[in-house]
Amino acid sequence: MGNFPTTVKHCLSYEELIQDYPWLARWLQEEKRALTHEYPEYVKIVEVGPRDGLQNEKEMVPTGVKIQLIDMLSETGLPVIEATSFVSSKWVPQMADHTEVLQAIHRSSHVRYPVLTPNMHGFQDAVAAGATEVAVFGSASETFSRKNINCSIDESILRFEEVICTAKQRQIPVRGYVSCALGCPYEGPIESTKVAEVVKRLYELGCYEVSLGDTIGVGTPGSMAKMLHSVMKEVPSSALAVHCHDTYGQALANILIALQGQHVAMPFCALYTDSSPQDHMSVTAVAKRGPRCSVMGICTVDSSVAGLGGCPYAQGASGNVSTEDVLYMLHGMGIKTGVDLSKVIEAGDFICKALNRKTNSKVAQARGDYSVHCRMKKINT
Ligand SMILES: CC(C)(COP(=O)([O-])OP(=O)([O-])OC[C@H]1O[C@@H](n2cnc3c(N)ncnc32)[C@H](O)[C@@H]1OP(=O)([O-])[O-])[C@@H](O)C(=O)NCCC(=O)NCCSC(=O)C[C@@](C)(O)CC(=O)[O-]
Repeated sequence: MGNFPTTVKHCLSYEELIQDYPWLARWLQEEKRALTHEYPEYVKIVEVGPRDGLQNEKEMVPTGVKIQLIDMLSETGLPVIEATSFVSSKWVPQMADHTEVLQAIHRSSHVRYPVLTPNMHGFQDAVAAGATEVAVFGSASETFSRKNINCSIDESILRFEEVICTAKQRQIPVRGYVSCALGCPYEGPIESTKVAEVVKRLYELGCYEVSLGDTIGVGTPGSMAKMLHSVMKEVPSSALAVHCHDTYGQALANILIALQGQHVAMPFCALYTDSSPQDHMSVTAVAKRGPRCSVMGICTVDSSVAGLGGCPYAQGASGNVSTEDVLYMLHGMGIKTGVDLSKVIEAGDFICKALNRKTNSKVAQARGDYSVHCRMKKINT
């Protein structure tokens, strides 16, 4: 940065910048680089509401309500709906009706319905009930692993290995989860290298995709970026998903960071009014070196209708990011999902009425206010 002159030009828009600095426009074109981040054209939404959203409900949700919720979600264009989990009913009573749910839903040929299976017992029950895709769930935190699935990380990997090998023989795809990727309710911050290690182990065992769980929603765009950098040294972004809870209101920002593709760090602060060709060279060098350069480009996002959710073994964790809010953001950015937002809002409305609670989705709340506002306007005009 030694050559840079000292006067900083503030608040330039992109258009002003390329007008003032024609070399910059040329450079961007030549190098096929953009001033903005790149985002995927399509994002796959994995709807986890019927499982993650409902597993923590204190009152038993009637099986018929769960089935109707999944059936409504199946009509929305969602490609994946996590239907239930085959865990011990002593541990998670809310999921005790897994077999009835899985057998009664109307499966759409366009939708996949994975179920959670922590061990061979769960896997066998799931397959007997007609599961065609399963998910194993581990943790980057030793304590959380013991609290959640009653075994150490190493023991869990041995259990998953058995599940994954058997699933492979039956051509059943297996998804993986790594909880506490951005913090643990018992241990606090978790080293991103530890997260990367567990993700790598699941991926190498044969999980086609590993979802990174911010189980208690403590992550920020900064910690998300740091963790993803570590993980992506081991596993390609195409095999990763993000699973954000919204406890601290950071979920959408964290998702956005995960989706960002090639980002050329244009050093706006390093563009100076009396810029000379030498400065140009230095600016280019800085941009090429890319001190803030990131390549995430993840294109799978887990979310929950109406923002329902929480983990029974993560006290204080609030719901998952709501599917409605994620869709609104993605569609607003021109990113395709194939999902009909209005239909998801309807499904959210249905489950919120059944649970006698207000939606956690800002978009659903705003839509409600908006339609009331429109109706009122009609009445008043
Ligand atoms: C994993 C276990 C089953 C181990 O449970 P355990 O007690 O250690 O198991 P065990 O092998 O010692 O067996 C004890 C009893 O459980 C039975 N058993 C054994 N396995 C099963 C099974 N699969 N289904 C039904 N029953 C089972 C087994 O047959 C035996 O029955 P008994 O002889 O006493 O009558 C237990 O700890 C458990 O069910 N934990 C619940 C975990 C859970 O569902 N957590 C919430 C989901 S994870 C999550 O939400 C995070 C995530 C994925 O969303 C991502 C994120 O946000 O980070």
